[in-house]
Amino acid sequence: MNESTFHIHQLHYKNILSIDDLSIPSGMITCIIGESGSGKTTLLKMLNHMISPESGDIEIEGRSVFEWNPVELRREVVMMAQTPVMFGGTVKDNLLIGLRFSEKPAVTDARLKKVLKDVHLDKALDEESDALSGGEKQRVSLARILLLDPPVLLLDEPSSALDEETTQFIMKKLAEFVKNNKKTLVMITHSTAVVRAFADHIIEINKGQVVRESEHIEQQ
Ligand SMILES: Nc1ncnc2c1ncn2[C@@H]1O[C@H](COP(=O)(O)OP(=O)(O)OP(=O)(O)O)[C@@H](O)[C@H]1O
Repeated sequence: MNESTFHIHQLHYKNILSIDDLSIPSGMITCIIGESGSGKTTLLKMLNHMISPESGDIEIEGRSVFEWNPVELRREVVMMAQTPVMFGGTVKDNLLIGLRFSEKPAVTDARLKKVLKDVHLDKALDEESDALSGGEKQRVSLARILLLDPPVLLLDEPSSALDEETTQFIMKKLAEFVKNNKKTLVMITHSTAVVRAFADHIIEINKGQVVRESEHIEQQ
């Protein structure tokens, strides 16, 4: 197996999560699965220190989560929440705002159009974002993260509002992006089809504990 981006040791958080030892590999897609309320989102939020462990530690690229500068960490590890965050204004405004917060240079309209294609969103850059559907907002959020181009992406149910065909299209693009650029992608999903087709590594959580960890499901 590849080296790990995350190492979790003796992690405990309220009565929500309790994980003795868990590694998340670099340069591939890890899917976190498990029943609703099992602690998946809480775990994801811990991976970029939006929530702090009560005890135990998470090493991120070999350094304790407590040692990372928060701004530096959020540039390295970017999370997309379950509910898309929109800022008003146009689609273009919403795409560029992430780059502005991260102090990265703005990009050309051609680049923005390309990223909209990658997330299968056929909308003009000057379209008002308020008028977008839930699934379209989800894709704008994803495109915003792709533009940031972070080494590690955490996606909380990125395809929950998308139909099967759109999900497959976007997942293929994401998988290419991960493989071609050696990114680490950790995503929560309830879609068995996504896990079967795209997971390199699977972590199943139940009642706050890791109950199964495996390589790609078809290799079992
Ligand atoms: N800040 C918090 N304080 C107390 N309890 C919380 C907090 N955040 C989440 N919980 C509880 O912890 C449990 C796990 O929540 P979490 O959102 O991590 O589950 P999940 O597996 O992501 O669920 P879903 O698949 O429905 O999104 C739930 O019972 C939830 O109500």
